[in-house]
Amino acid sequence: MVDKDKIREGITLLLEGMGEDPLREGLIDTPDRVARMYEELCQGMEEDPGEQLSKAFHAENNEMILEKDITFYSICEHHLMPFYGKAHIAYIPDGKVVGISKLARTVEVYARRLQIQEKLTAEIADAIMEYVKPKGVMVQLSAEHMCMTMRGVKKPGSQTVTLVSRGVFKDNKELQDTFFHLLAQ
Ligand SMILES: Nc1nc2c(ncn2[C@@H]2O[C@H](COP(=O)(O)OP(=O)(O)OP(=O)(O)O)[C@@H](O)[C@H]2O)c(=O)[nH]1
Ligand SMILES: [Zn+2]
Repeated sequence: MVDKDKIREGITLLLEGMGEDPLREGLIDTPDRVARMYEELCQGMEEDPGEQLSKAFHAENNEMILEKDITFYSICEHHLMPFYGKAHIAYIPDGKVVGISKLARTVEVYARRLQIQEKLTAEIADAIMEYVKPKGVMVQLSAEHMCMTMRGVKKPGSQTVTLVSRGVFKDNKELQDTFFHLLAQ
């Protein structure tokens, strides 16, 4: 649970640390705005992926399903700067499927908190395995990290790509190739 009072205090200190006057007109409401912002950006911590993903329904079709180009925004836990990009999720059902929006909702649950990209990728895949129980799942994330573009090494346009495969995807090159082929279309 986000403690907005603590965030407000922290942001006031941060502004002072930056040599600013937190009481000047433009900044007077900033601690409160930032507290509300972090509450929104960390909303995923309050949410249960099982609530979304347990609404699975029976399906005869056990072929691969791919939901691609799911835009996400997350916050890097090292610098508290955004990283954002696209998530692509494929799974092979085992008698049941979920509404396609639930895949994007699962991305939101795990992106809306302090993260690193590798953990975000694995958490999405593991939640789908746990709640939908498909034969396999594959998740790829491509993202730009503002801590690498706006500061530090300053490499705008660089993309970090992470990939997690579970179940039948794990050691089946043909299935993995189908995933990459569909992504390229
Ligand atoms: N593996 C991984 N690293 C990340 C992610 N987001 C940020 N980082 C990296 O976290 C590292 C933190 O490195 P530190 O040396 O502790 O911090 P720093 O001195 O600010 O590092 P620089 O960014 O190189 O200036 C940096 O290399 C970041 O690029 C992520 O999602 N996954
Ligand atoms: Zn970072």
